[in-house]
Amino acid sequence: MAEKMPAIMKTKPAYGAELVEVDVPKPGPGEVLIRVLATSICGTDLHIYEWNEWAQSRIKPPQIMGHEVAGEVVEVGPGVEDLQEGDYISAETHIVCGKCYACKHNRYHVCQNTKIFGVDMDGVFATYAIVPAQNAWKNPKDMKPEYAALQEPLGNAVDTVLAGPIAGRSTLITGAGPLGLLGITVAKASGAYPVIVSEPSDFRRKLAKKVGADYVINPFEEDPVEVVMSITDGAGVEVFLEFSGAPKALEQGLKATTPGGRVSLLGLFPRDVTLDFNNLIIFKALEVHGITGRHLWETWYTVSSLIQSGKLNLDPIITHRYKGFDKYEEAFELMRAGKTGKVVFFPKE
Ligand SMILES: NC(=O)C1=CN([C@@H]2O[C@H](COP(=O)(O)OP(=O)(O)OC[C@H]3O[C@@H](n4cnc5c(N)ncnc54)[C@H](O)[C@@H]3O)[C@@H](O)[C@H]2O)C=CC1
Ligand SMILES: CC(=O)[C@H](N)C(=O)O
Ligand SMILES: [Zn+2]
Ligand SMILES: [Zn+2]
Repeated sequence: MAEKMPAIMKTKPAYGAELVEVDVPKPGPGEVLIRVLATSICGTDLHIYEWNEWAQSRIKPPQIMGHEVAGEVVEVGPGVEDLQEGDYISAETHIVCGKCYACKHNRYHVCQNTKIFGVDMDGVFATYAIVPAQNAWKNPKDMKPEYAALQEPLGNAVDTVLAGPIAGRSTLITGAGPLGLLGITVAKASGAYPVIVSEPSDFRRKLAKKVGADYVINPFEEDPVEVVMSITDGAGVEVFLEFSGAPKALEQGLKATTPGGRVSLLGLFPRDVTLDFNNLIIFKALEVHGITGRHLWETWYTVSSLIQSGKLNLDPIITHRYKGFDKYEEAFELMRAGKTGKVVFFPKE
């Protein structure tokens, strides 16, 4: 095995990142070293790249970026019993404490001491990466590495879409970024109909259609509430899934949801949001869910089975595939410009 490897590293507290050569790490107790087969860019990586306020408050450079991954175990650290060389794994990116009040109630997805790879420690945008054994998820050998790497964000989408009944339900999805696109395919695979998507970007509306959306709306040109009402004969949608983080989309989605309907919110808003709670939520008796991370490990079972069912339409969502990390700047800039779905790197030896 090589002693040095390329890695996309946040080297400085400033915009961007650098492609550097670093030592291949050694797995410590309870850890494994993986050879990275595929790794994809998350919106959080973009925030770290851009060095926004959140990143400035949380990230401590120098640090290898990235957290969505599939890889093969090449070395096992002391005390690891359940994994061996050759295992094909993905990784839950939330390292939970197992000891806090939430963990003791099996609510690991809201562990109050969560640490995240590529955020609070070195990540996976490299040829090799360390994964804590407790975070490893074994994949079936025949799962494509790019699909295996997507399981982490798919888990966010699955928890959003499947937070309540979906089969046969009219559904509005706001935001067709990478996560919204994953949400569309999960909703379609789960029998939602019609799936109506509101997204201002032409490129992403086209992708939404390719992935399976039944109707697409440009919210900057037409009123999504009026369009939803006309599609649903004035009833509004049963299910509203918010994937944009846009305050306006939240308000429109709540207006377009039928009284007694279900609302699941994944998008993160850039600021406090002001809403008419009385008329938009309380008097409509809406069921509202906040969604974060993935349920451990129930969500991973669901995601893995959905991929294996062959019912997810993931290929149109993976718009950019790069061999190696050389073109990482192009990848990040395209993603920043909203000209991508999911971007996947396949590291070279
Ligand atoms: N709760 C959680 O655990 C997690 C939340 N997130 C959040 O989920 C959201 C989606 O993630 P990505 O797809 O990566 O983000 P993204 O920023 O690529 O996608 C958001 C999409 O919303 C669209 N949009 C903007 N204004 C809109 C409007 N008024 N109506 C409808 N669509 C609108 C944008 O054009 C864009 O395509 C982000 O807010 C992200 O921070 C991401 C990961 C985990
Ligand atoms: C922080 C992240 O980006 C991560 N995908 C998550 O699910 O929390
Ligand atoms: Zn992420
Ligand atoms: Zn905990």
